Amino acid sequence: MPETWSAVGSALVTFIFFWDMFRRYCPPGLHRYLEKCTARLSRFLNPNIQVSIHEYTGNHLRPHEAYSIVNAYLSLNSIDAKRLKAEMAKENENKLMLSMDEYEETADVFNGVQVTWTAGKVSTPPRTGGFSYYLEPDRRFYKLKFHKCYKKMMTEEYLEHVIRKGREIQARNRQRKLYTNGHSMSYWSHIVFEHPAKFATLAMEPEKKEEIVDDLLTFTKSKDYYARIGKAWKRGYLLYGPPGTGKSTMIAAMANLLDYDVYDLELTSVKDNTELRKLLTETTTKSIIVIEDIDCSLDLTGQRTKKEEKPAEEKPENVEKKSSRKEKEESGSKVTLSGLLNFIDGLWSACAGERLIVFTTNYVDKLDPALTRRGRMDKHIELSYCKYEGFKVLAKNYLELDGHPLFQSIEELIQEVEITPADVAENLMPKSAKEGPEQCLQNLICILKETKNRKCREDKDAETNDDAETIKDAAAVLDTHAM
Ligand SMILES: Nc1ncnc2c1ncn2[C@@H]1O[C@H](COP(=O)(O)OP(=O)(O)OP(=O)(O)O)[C@@H](O)[C@H]1O
Ligand SMILES: [Mg+2]
Repeated sequence: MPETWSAVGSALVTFIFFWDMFRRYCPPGLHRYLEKCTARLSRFLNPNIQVSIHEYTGNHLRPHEAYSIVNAYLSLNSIDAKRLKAEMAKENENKLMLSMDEYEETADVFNGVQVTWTAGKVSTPPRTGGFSYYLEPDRRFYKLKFHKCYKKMMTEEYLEHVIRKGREIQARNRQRKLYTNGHSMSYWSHIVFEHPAKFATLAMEPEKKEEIVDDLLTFTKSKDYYARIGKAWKRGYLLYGPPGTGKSTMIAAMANLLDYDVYDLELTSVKDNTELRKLLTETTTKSIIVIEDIDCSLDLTGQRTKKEEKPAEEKPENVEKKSSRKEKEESGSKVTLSGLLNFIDGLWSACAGERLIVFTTNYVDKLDPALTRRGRMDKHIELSYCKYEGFKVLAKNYLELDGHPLFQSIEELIQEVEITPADVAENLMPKSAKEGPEQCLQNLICILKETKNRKCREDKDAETNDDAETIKDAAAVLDTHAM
């Protein structure tokens, strides 16, 4: 045995010696030719094909989307890898995502064919020439290896399967975001969207609620339908009604139902149509673009507002909204109605489908018909004062009550008064630990009675004023005749 080892050792030393001699003194042409032959031979002998997916692409080290998708796919499929690493998921800052550590290998099976995934890393050499604070990241990659006879299946079907599954995992991990364009900002900033609103807790007639939920779910499943009829995959909703009737709450419920991001577009902060176009083209698919209080954000009525007399509604809650239009005028926003309409209907809307556009307003009559016509705002939803059905939902939400002897009085009173769900909700909320459900219902009854009495008084005053006006007019007529 020792003789065999020494023979192998001396053969190896002789080979290395001659190889070194050959490399040094062989003419370069012959050297290249031999290298090519060796590569060809190894390709011929190696039955596998390799596909590399790098973390960054190009000279500017742009993150490569395919890498993060494969990373997500392997986070669930690298079960047999022994060394795993945990990183915060890019899509969710509260979630750890496991993936294979560098130089680890795992197998996957697709249609009965086994493939191998290897994780690797190319360390970036330190920069030469000059000092730099900037450290380039290591370039990680995944290598997929499979037998060459499955090339077609792997490059077409398997990679498609990896992308689809990886995207699904990313979508499951992802936290929804609320994007806003703040004051004079020509870009979106975002926070995690965690609004608890649900359709189940929204106070409105059950049939109406069901109709809206059906409409939304049908929309999300209609990709092929929209493609067939040649229409961009988007839908416009106009939510209108008095303040505190649940327009903003419904938008949050829509986002939660469909798992969409929300882009809250503050038109008064948008400088001009060019900036509006930029912001809108940056929105992503599966999102709701919201413009709240559209009547206050844009001079929708053009000349008409100037001719109109002072608007009848001068409620305090509207003063704030009006001031935002004033702000817009002061800040010099030049977004026009036609600009907005062009973007709703324009080519950008077809770029990334599955988008809802939601406008809200307190005064639907003030809106230009061009904005609200079907096709732009496909569904008009009125959110109105709280009725008995709505009250029952709120009583369940706030007091966990399905029924109570006081419900009957509330049912009678609520038919006669105009009270918003926001006001009902506020009165149903216990104000101290001592306040039980009965006390809260009593509070609501008090408010309903007060509102009813106030309304009676106002109606009476209005009647008296009308009578006084009539008497005045009659007196004026008599005076004229007497003269
Ligand atoms: N229909 C509703 N169902 C459940 N809660 C509601 C409803 N409407 C209002 N609320 C409650 O009242 C609060 C205010 O409602 P919301 O902000 O959605 O009203 P809004 O219609 O958007 O008002 P505004 O026109 O002033 O923007 C919400 O936080 C919610 O708790
Ligand atoms: Mg609102």
